[in-house]
Amino acid sequence: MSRVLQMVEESSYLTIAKVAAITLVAIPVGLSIQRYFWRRDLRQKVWQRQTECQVAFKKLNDDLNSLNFDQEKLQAICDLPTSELKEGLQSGKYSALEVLAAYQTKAQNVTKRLNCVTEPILEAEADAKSLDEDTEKEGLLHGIPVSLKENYQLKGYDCTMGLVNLIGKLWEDDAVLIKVLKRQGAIPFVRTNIPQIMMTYECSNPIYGRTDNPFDASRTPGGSTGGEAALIAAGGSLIGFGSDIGGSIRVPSHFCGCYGLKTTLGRFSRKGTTSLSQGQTLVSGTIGPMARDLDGLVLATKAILCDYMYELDRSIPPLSFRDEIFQSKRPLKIGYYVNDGYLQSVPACQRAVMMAKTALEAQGHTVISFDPPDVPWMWTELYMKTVAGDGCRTFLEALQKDIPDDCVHMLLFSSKVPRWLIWCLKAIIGISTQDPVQTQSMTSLKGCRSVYEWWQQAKAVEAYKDKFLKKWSDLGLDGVICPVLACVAVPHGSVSSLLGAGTYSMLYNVLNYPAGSLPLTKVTSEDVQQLENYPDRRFFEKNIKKASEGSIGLPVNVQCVSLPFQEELVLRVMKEIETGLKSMGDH
Ligand SMILES: CCCCCCCC/C=C\CCCCCCCC(=O)NCC(=O)O
Repeated sequence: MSRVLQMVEESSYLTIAKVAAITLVAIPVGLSIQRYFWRRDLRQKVWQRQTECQVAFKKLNDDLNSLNFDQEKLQAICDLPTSELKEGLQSGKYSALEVLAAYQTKAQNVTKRLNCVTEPILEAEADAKSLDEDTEKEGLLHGIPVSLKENYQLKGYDCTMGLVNLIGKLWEDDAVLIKVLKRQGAIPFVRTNIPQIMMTYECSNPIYGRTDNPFDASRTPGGSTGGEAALIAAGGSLIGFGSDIGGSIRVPSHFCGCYGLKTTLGRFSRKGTTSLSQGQTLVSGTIGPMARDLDGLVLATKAILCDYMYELDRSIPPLSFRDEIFQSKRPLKIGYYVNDGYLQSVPACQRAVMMAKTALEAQGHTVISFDPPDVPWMWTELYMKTVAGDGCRTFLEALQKDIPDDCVHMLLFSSKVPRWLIWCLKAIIGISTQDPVQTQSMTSLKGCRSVYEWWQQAKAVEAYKDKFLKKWSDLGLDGVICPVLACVAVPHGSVSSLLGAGTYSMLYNVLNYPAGSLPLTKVTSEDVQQLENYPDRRFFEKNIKKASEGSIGLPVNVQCVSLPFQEELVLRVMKEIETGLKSMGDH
């Protein structure tokens, strides 16, 4: 009897063991199969999207061939500065259709080299034809083709922000800004590439791939409005639009040598632009124009600030473009700095600021030294902790069932590390990076833990704004000039090890000040030689120094800043610098 019982007991142990073993194998196998299928679905979605884009490009090409325009004339149109093209369109010297064909052809050629356009907007041809029938030609942008960052909602198109799951979610209406552009006679003609989730200075995603810098294909054009900057700088567009929550208009403009303007939150309507940060209202993303020349940047700003925008979005204060500020001859007092107290900018960026200073002085303005307060603290405790306020949950959720791009891997990893582990890692990493600010930024990625903490965060941001404004006002400043970033365009894949270089831009997102990015010079061999004296003790410094090797010939911009809602003053400072340089024979 006991033998029988023993056998039953043994067999039930065996059964349990078998079930346990099968479960242990089945669960991971099941999960792997599930994972295999959803990844296969995602890849299929990507493949379908890429095929659709190829078909659209092919259709565009066929349409262009059938129009049979003279190629030399088209190239000559693309070489015109904004003011001449505008005049030519207004006087009827050029038709909207031939200007469109010129830019469609050019953009197609540019994107073959740089992969900066995600897809053409095929409705553009009909828009151009109807503009050519219009005898009034009243719009400020009559017949000018404009390019749009992929996150601008356009009727019948999706905004993926590089997320495969958002492919095919088509918008039923245009963004307010697009409606205004069309009312002003502009023709949206291409959409441009972005980095996945738009939270880095790289420009790549698993749907549309990676965009290269027009000056050096081994480098990034910057992000997140990288496709725009590359296209404009390579001559494929005259005016475009981007968005900026940490430098995404100014940094790509600087990396590619074009013009950009981050506006004050509330100056342009953001209705109809897509972003994962919309629920985060402390350091808000804003939008703005980018252009090949300063006239284009001014024209685009004027065109948007019109009654029609205020009609479409009643939440925007009706503050039209104030020409009296832009054209004023009043002497200005401008502050400048080349070192923000965290990371010194590289010699080329310093030289550009000093060139701007000399140019302003030549124009009769006063330029004095200005030290922005507490920048390292502002970066980790205000900027990072706010933009990652929910502990990156929104970003992580969006990426969770998607294909993460290489450009988000580092941020993805850092934001997944639990808080307790960060404390341990901080000690180890702190020793190796020699930079407590950098290690603190990892904690900041954990965001705020409670509504109480979020309220404290809001208070801290307001207090910092007051402190900064007091310093500015005590000096009686009209504006500030400084680097856009601590370095120039960096190699692909290196951004996450250089993030601290972004404090120069991120500061003005925390403050919500309008800021322009003005191309001034190119890196010289002397600039590179002087890198010998650039510090290299800390992790970011080492990486900035390394990324700056071989940077001769890359563009260098200067950042021009003014107080909230003073976009006209920012543009005036940019104009004064350009005029000053021209008068000195330097531009
Ligand atoms: C992958 C999940 C982690 C996401 C981490 C989010 C928080 C990152 C904190 C700092 C990095 C900031 C880099 C800023 C780059 C410029 C972003 C920008 O201006 N985007 C424009 C826009 O969103 O419209």
